[in-house]
Amino acid sequence: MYLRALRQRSPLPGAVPYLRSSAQRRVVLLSTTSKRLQEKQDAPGQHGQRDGEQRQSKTTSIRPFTVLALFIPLGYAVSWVTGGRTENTASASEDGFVKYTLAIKEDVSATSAIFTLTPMTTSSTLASGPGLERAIRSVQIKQPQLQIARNYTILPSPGSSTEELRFLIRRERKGEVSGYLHRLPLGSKIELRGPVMDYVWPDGVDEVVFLAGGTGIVPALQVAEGLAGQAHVHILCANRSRQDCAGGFSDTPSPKGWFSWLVRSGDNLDSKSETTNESSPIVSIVKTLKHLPNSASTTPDTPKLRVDYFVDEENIFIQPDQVRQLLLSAQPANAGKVTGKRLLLISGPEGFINYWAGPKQWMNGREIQGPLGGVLSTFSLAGWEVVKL
Ligand SMILES: Cc1cc2nc3c(=O)[nH]c(=O)nc-3n(C[C@H](O)[C@H](O)[C@H](O)COP(=O)(O)OP(=O)(O)OC[C@H]3O[C@@H](n4cnc5c(N)ncnc54)[C@H](O)[C@@H]3O)c2cc1C
Repeated sequence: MYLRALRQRSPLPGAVPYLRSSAQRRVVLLSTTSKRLQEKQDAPGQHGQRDGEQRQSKTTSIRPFTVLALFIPLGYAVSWVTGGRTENTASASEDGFVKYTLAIKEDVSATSAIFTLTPMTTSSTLASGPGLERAIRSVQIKQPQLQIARNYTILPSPGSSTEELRFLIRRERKGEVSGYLHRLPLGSKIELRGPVMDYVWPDGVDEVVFLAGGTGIVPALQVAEGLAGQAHVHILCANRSRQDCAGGFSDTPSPKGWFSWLVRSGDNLDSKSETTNESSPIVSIVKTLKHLPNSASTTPDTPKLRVDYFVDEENIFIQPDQVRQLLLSAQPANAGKVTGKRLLLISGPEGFINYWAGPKQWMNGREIQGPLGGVLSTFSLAGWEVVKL
């Protein structure tokens, strides 16, 4: 019965979808094949041979290699103007990539950093657009040498300039785009296009439980910002290292039971941590979101943001029983009255999503939710709409 509740992510038509699997990587290739061939031709040691052939071609008939040498760059150019751009022509901006400058890079941990990008011209900003305030949104960032692009979710920046864009980017081992971005010096030009609406939440949401793994915290923060003061949002935030969530203390008191030793809770320590400068940038955003004017009221009924932190390297993992209790505890509060919608959102690495909700699937070249699997399929989820992001 919950399968019906699973919604497909609905990016704007023409948007390039997920990139986490190799199939997905193929989908977002922007003329990569021709570009790679071009690079191969330009590789050291091959110039002499090519030059020789080019010289020879002037005096003899055109040889197949020469035809390739001429047509590959041409094919690349045509593909870039047509194929690469048409992939995304239906997006809100419809103007391809926009140039930004890497203004600030702030390390969060050994493998991830927050990139702050400012538009190179004030007329070209991707930060706003119709309907975006109710959507989880990302942009595509280009790796210009390989002509490929990857999606990165826009990090909320409550209170700061709307023209700059911030991203939490994890450097993947041998990752083509994330590695490229992490190597860029400050002041570099970065090309973006979008934004893409990865998920539009429905009207009338009053309860959200968000299971976030790694950079999956970013869409969770977008939801928390978008629903501030309107819905109770509870984020369970799984991190690889303590650095990722330094200064963050869980809002939920330590559970009593056999697994309580696994879960560290700060109880009321959050206020203490606010007085220190040791918070990771992500934790700082959480604190800012908790104190937004429309959610800072102290009345018990005011929808609140609650966040619990978990750290892999300390063997502190989100426990299925915790999630079960959380979902159950939301029910009595709503019993006997007309309730709004309740969302259970899962975002993070493929393995994280698979563990909690089962894999997403591909159908007709599009990524769809697929059946609910994983741990959540063993729960009673009546009234909860489950979305794999
Ligand atoms: C909607 C959306 C939002 C996203 N938001 C963010 C975000 O905010 N922050 C963030 O950091 N990421 C985000 N991602 C993920 C991001 O788009 C990239 O997928 C990620 O950065 C890796 O890209 P890459 O080019 O660096 O790595 P890739 O080159 O794609 O490689 C990824 C990993 O796979 C391995 N790999 C590569 N090719 C193969 C192969 N053929 N077989 C097996 N393994 C292989 C690599 O060694 C590497 O470890 C988002 C993805 C989506 C779809």
